[in-house]
Amino acid sequence: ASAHHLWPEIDRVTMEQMHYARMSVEDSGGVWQLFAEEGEMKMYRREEEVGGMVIDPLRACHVVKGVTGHEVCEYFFNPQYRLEWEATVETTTVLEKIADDILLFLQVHKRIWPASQRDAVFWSHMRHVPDDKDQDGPPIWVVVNNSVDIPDLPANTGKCVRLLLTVCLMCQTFIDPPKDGAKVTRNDLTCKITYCSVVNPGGWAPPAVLRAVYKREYPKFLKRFTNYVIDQCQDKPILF
Ligand SMILES: CCCCCc1ccc(-c2ccc(S(=O)(=O)CCO)cc2)cc1/C=C\c1ccccn1
Repeated sequence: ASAHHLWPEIDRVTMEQMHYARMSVEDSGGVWQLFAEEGEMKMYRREEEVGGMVIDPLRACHVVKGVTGHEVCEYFFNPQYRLEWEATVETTTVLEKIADDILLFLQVHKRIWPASQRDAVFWSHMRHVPDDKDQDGPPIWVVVNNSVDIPDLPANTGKCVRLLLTVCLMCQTFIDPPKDGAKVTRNDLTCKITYCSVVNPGGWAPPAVLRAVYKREYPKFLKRFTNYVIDQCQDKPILF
């Protein structure tokens, strides 16, 4: 992958996003506005507009029992599962396999009335790094999705408006050591998920419509995804 012309950007953005996601876990105060809360899932946003367009940064924190961060990232990254949990995507295509853990996607999202349909072209990179708060514990797993311009697929030529996104799914895994050296089971696993996203919807969409879409869709999206992972993993061996 290091030979690919996108590698320097992929490496830089991935590390930046991971740092941003980890910092945001600490700063529970500040300008984040809690807009949805369901059980362990808390969703925050900041109201920001650029050129009259809503690009509200979003941050979600969720705690899920019974799965590892590696499993959560695998189901988020791997295109073969995408349409099983992503209800807003009409088609997803892998344009290029840059490496085993770096894919280039074209995604067409379902049209959300009254706005026009969106598509997105982005690289997706899955990576794990040691948890510097617990060096000999499980590593931190992350998937970063970041829009990229590719000449072969110029924006806004077809029916779709090209949306721009930067998304980071970061997972920390915690294992409660079972008594007297017993085997770790799924009951001993806790996964702390931080999902950060900044989406520029591309062409203009009414701010009220966009904010309503995000308020409705994002909680559904994260709940549906995490429930899917729990369901897929429950009778499979643990992937640490
Ligand atoms: C008027 C509509 C404008 C477009 C709305 C929109 C923007 C962004 C995105 C989106 C959401 C998650 C990702 S991802 O996390 O990278 C996973 C890969 O699919 C990428 C894109 C979708 C949607 C459309 C609906 C919508 C809005 C929230 C949540 C879910 N769907």
